[in-house]
Amino acid sequence: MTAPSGAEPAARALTGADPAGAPPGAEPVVAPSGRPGLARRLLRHPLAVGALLYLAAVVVLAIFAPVFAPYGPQEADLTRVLATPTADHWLGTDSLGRDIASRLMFGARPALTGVLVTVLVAAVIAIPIGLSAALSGGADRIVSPLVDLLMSIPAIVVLLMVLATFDQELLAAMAALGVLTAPGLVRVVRAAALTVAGEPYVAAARVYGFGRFAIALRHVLPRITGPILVNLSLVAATALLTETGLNFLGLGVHLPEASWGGMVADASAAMNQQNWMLIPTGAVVAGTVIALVLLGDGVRDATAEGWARPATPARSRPTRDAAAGRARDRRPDDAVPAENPPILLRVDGLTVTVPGPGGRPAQVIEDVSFDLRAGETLGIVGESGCGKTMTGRAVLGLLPDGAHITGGSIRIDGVDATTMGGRERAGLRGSTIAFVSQEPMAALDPLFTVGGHIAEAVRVHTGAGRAPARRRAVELLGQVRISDPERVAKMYPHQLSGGMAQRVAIALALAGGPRLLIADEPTTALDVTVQAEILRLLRTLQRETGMAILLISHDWGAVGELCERTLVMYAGQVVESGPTATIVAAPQHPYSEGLLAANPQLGTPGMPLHVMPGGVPAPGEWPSGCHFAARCPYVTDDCIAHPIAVAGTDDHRSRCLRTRPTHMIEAKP
Ligand SMILES: Nc1ncnc2c1ncn2[C@@H]1O[C@H](COP(=O)(O)OP(=O)(O)OP(=O)(O)O)[C@@H](O)[C@H]1O
Repeated sequence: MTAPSGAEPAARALTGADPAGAPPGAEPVVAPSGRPGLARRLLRHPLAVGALLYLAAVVVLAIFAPVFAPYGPQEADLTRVLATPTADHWLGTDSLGRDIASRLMFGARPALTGVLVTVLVAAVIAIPIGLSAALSGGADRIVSPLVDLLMSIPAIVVLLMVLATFDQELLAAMAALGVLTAPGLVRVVRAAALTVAGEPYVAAARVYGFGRFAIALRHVLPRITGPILVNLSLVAATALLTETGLNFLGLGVHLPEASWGGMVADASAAMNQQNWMLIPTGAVVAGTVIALVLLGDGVRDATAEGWARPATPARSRPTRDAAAGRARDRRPDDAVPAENPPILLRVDGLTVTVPGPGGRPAQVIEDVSFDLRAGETLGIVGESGCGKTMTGRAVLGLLPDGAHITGGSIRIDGVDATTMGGRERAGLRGSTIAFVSQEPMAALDPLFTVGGHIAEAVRVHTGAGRAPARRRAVELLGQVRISDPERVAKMYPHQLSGGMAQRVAIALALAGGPRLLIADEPTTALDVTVQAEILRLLRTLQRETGMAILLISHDWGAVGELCERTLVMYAGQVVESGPTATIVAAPQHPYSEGLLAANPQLGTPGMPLHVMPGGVPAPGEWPSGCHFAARCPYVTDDCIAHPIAVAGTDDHRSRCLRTRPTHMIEAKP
């Protein structure tokens, strides 16, 4: 493709700020600040520490009861019944003269075992089911009504039936209690996971090609451990009270074995003769319940502190003056693919529909067609709401909920991706097609170090072991020109600057060795100098790896910097396509003309910029003729009478009657 004379200077006027041919700048590294572990964070919560010490003491005394207890649990001394504390019996004796302290130690065993069984059963059932319900609409449709149904079952009736069936086997009852408390926990897990599943980094993990299981396990579960632990602590407290209650009723632990509930029952029976015995037995039960709840609260707070994202420093936004001051040369060999490389992506007549106002379907992109050859760079420009992102998401196979492809095809390596199953489509993400968004920081999981994040992606896509994946992660950080990649690999996302985060996101995108990178406004959130660096990096990577790039942008400067060819989109349609330099120098469509005239980088200093009147019509409100007619300075009756088809040469086409002698609709390519 040869641009007409004058096109190159025009394209150059749009491009970046840095000295010609300057090597890609390595991103400076800031000192990593360590993140204290959960144990250290927990130490900052004195109540939780106290609760932990108390529970640890109860567990140790229960396990080593035969060692620590001064008497056997059934060792009776009828000469010293209902005694108050003495040097021999620190907590006194019961109605058979048995040592209360010793029996409390032995009684802790069935209590703690019962609690453990209930908590384990509840967790094993509820966590996977709650996660599945949150991450899969299909599972949710089954799980939610089932949970409502199970929660209405009266627990005590079931427990009595279990005890009757299993010969008063306490552990069977405690396991049944776990099953009965699981639905409540499922609700908690589902609600917490739904919140996290909406986080950008979870959506990004899908883009990078992670499976549902990996996302649930690595990205969602760690973020919801707080609410899960709090609820498990409540389940444990309920289990302890239930176990005590059953033993109080004489169900469960067989007499004369020691149980906390049985001891409270003894104390109640002897209350008229001596009421001391209620104090140690009641205090142990109450203390353990309170400790469980306090520990749960402390762990939740410590976990939340662990993933709280510190405020990131505000970044300066690009200014018109700074953008206008940019000038750099584009080397002739940049981004030029080999002669006629194969077509990697062919989008043909793509139409996407969403539910519009009143539930009526509304098209958000219509009849979008373009080819992208291996190693080629293609830009999509247009105002906000023109359908650029929707086009990129359709190619990725990640349309938002409710949006559907209702026409056309997306051929990747000749295979129509619109007919692929979900799993096959997901297999393309990260390995064949990768994605970089405008919010790299939001796309990085705050719980993972940079190196851990990239290594995980390498493992998913290559099956490499931990150590080679880690080495490859460091290599990738070097490839995106981060100086001291070893050190950056150990940093957390919140420690990165905006430019570094975008480099990390690009390294993550490269982990699966993609052949197509979709970059959606990759420089929008960065300041001007960093924008230029990132664009230069993308250009360098494109040259080094030979991958194709689809750059979605509202910025002609970015497109001029990176893309050989450009699609101009307006109100869901491609209105012009051709070599970037040609479009910039001689736009065929009035929308491209207006968009370029409104570009600050092409303005004349001191002269007001051109402003296009009106705005982009919303989906569902597109006119039947030219979508741009209402804003077009050249509109004629013919423009609004008929849909306008794309026409032009193989190289340069537009959707405008002015570019051809008649309004006859010409065939699409
Ligand atoms: N989930 C959705 N449901 C319904 N309509 C949507 C949804 N997402 C986007 N749209 C609509 O689709 C149209 C195209 O949106 P899209 O995000 O592709 O535009 P864009 O050109 O990329 O704009 P921007 O630069 O602001 O991202 C817009 O009118 C938008 O309101």
